Amino acid sequence: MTLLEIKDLKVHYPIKGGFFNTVKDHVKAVDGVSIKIPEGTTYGLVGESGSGKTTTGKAVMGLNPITAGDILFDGRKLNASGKKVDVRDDIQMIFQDPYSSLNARKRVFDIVAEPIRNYHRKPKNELAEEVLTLLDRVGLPRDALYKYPHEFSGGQRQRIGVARAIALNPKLIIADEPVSALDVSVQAQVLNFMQEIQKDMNLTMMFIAHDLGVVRHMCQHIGIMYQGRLVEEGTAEDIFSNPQHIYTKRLIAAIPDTNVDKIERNLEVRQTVKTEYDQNFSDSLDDEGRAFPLQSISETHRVALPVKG
Ligand SMILES: Nc1ncnc2c1ncn2[C@@H]1O[C@H](COP(=O)(O)OP(=O)(O)OP(=O)(O)O)[C@@H](O)[C@H]1O
Repeated sequence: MTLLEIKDLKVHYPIKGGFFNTVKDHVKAVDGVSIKIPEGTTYGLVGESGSGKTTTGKAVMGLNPITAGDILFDGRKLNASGKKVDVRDDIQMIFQDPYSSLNARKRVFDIVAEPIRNYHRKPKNELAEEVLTLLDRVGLPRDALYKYPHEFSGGQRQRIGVARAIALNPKLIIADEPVSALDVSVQAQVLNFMQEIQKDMNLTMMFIAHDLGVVRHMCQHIGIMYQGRLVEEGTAEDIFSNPQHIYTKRLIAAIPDTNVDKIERNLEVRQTVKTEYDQNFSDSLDDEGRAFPLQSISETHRVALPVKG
């Protein structure tokens, strides 16, 4: 069953200017993206900085205005006009930066208990028990309860963020680059425990990343975003063993060597793709060596494989 369906989503931001501050143009942050995420699976949304991943995630959370398209959660339209569908406890977000996303002046107990307090009245001892269970679940010691965020490492802080996100037993989690601010050495640990939690709680997850290597083992399906569009989509296996789009090949070629062990079974494919990319396309990088021009992506390269399962 599909839990989240995004249909032809467009989020365009007006660019204003001139003496009268009139709308001159639009940034097409997301421009016609359609995604289906089956219940209990993880979908990796991957692309370089500015490709529209966060805007897509925020649109699902209701944090961004939508220009066009629909978002359906469990068959219910979230952006319907009139009576709002209340899914605040069903959809939660985990943010990129565990240093700034937690309130530095609050103790872990209050940070994790906050969403529960907002929804349910509970005696303090019951609440403390619930928070302790959550800390246990994310692998934090009991004495974390009365400490402040600065007393934890980056990986531990991200665990606090996850405890807070799962406090209300959500169905869907939008994880926006949850490990990219962490040391490579702790990235794998955090990814592993997030995967365990996803399986234990049968969570549905949209996992946003710029590094394809990071999502390799997390996700059943992967969508590749480039300049506001989904340029390729498929199972994780398809994407790694038979990438179709030149931009997907570029992302595979760009996987940092430190993350290569995560795709060990595809080392050979990666090497072939990397060589092919270096020989044929690396010249098309722009002056900053960042992105190749969109016109170099021919329509014939663009594939949108249907999501299986
Ligand atoms: N509030 C806004 N107003 C105007 N433009 C915006 C706004 N938010 C995002 N954008 C633009 O939309 C585009 C997509 O941004 P978005 O943050 O979704 O990309 P991203 O793929 O998540 O990048 P990153 O990995 O750096 O977070 C970018 O060009 C960005 O500058």
